[in-house]
Amino acid sequence: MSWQFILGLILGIFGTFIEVLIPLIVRQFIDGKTHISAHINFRLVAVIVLTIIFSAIISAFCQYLISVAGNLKIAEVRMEIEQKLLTLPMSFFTNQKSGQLSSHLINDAEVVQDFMTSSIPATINSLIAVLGSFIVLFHLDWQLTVFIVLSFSLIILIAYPIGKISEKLSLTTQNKLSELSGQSTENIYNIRSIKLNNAYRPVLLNFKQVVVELFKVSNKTDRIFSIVGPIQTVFTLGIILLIIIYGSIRVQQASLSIGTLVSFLIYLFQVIEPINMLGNFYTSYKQAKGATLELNKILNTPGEKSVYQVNSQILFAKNSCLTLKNASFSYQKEPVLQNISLSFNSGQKIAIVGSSGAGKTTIINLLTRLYELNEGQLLLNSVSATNYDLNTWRNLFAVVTQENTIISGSIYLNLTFGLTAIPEESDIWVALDKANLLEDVQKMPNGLQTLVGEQGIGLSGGQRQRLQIARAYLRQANFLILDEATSNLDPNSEKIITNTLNELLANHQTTLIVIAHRLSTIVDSDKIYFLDNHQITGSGTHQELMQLVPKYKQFVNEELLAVEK
Ligand SMILES: Nc1ncnc2c1ncn2[C@@H]1O[C@H](COP(=O)(O)OP(=O)(O)OP(=O)(O)O)[C@@H](O)[C@H]1O
Repeated sequence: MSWQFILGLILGIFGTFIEVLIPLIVRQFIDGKTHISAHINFRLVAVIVLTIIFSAIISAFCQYLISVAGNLKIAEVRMEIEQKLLTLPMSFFTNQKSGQLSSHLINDAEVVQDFMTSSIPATINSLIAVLGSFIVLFHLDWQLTVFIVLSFSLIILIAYPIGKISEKLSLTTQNKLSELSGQSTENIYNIRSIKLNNAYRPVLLNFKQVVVELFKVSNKTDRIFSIVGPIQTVFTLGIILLIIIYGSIRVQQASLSIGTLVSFLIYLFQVIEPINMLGNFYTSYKQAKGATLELNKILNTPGEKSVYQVNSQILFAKNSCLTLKNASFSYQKEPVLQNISLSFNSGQKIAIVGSSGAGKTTIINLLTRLYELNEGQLLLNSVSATNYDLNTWRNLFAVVTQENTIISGSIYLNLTFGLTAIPEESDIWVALDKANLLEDVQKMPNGLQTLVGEQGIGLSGGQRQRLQIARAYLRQANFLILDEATSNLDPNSEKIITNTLNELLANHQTTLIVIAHRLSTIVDSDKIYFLDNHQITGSGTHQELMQLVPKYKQFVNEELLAVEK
């Protein structure tokens, strides 16, 4: 609990205490005038007015402080969710739409914010006001007070079922909202494909379906709340009428003074709003609970297993060896890799080949610990990878994938993405040169600060690949992984990048792990692993495999050479 919340609460109690005093002063004003003198007591009027102003100022401060506390809390919650999202395992994201996730982050959190900054402070203040008022009322006339308490308890009869319905509706609303946001994000992301495939109509129809569902849920919610409001008002007015009748009878019987009846009615008007607030709290609570169900699911999903034993330093020697030993893995039920063993010695170029869907990228996912092995071991110099924390482990690798990993922002931002030590500008230009991107960037209007658009939309396919290669070069990692990373390159760029990679290998700076569908890219590898039917069915140089593994020979002739042609 923050200091703003505690101070707000104290001020709230104090303000309510003053508010509770007002009807008592009014009572003294009326009864005093009736019995003692016919003159208006202006001093008492001044006290009443000042007390009202003072209590309003305190209530404003209290409201502000509690809202600040709520805002702080919600900022914390938003950070907590984002942090959680970024550390969730890759498997979590397979079945999620990014837009849906961000909708939960924004819309669900907004419901919580509303609950914390409006419902909770209002309820606390209401509780204090109602309790304080009833203590005084009880002191003034206990029979009338018991009558009021019993009447208002009936509000629970309305609040309980409404709360239950609200929880369900709120959950549905948030889910529909996230679906809408998911579809909208996906449509923007796929705009090029939608246009090229003329898929405008079916995409719009899908979107309309969710819009209509959301419209129906919103209407249902509004229908319920538009009925509840008037019922509450009629109910409250009925109670006030009964109290006035009962009070008037008591005044006629001289068992109640007019001043006491007036102060009773003032108290009543003062507590009607808070009592309704207390009734609504249950509804708001249920709403917030429904809205945050998905958010809680995210927060309760276990994050990546970061570390088993703290060992944050990896001492990487020149003759290091990265090994996958008897490894098996499946994303779902179907096995993708079965009992495979591979080793990657430093300073070597090692290729992984196999037909499409054979599991080559999956091996990269396992080496970089994006996914954990189902069986077997991942070792660096015979020490299990799980002995190192994830950040340290992933710093071993620079990966250029077949996917587009360009982020919106400048060329500079893309090149330094994730680097802890910001490189010298001269190093950045060297990296661009090594990736054959130097001239392209020099020609750009703002050089390194040129904005590339979302996913590098302002760059050509080859430029995007070269930018990713330059980024990987700057990381100076021990393992450089190129997963179909040169497929979009023109022969000149490929030649320059091949020279760069050979330089790195000659200096023993880097181990190169290559996945490619072009024979020329892998033919000079120190070792090639041939992946077939979930297993490694051959390993060695290209010549060795051509002689010893007939299926590899067939694969080279039918697939690799075909791509080359
Ligand atoms: N995130 C995932 N969830 C479920 N299944 C997956 C996932 N990623 C890949 N797969 C499946 O795992 C198998 C191996 O995929 P992988 O991407 O490793 O193949 P690949 O050899 O790299 O193929 P390509 O040469 O076409 O890139 C495929 O059958 C694929 O459908």
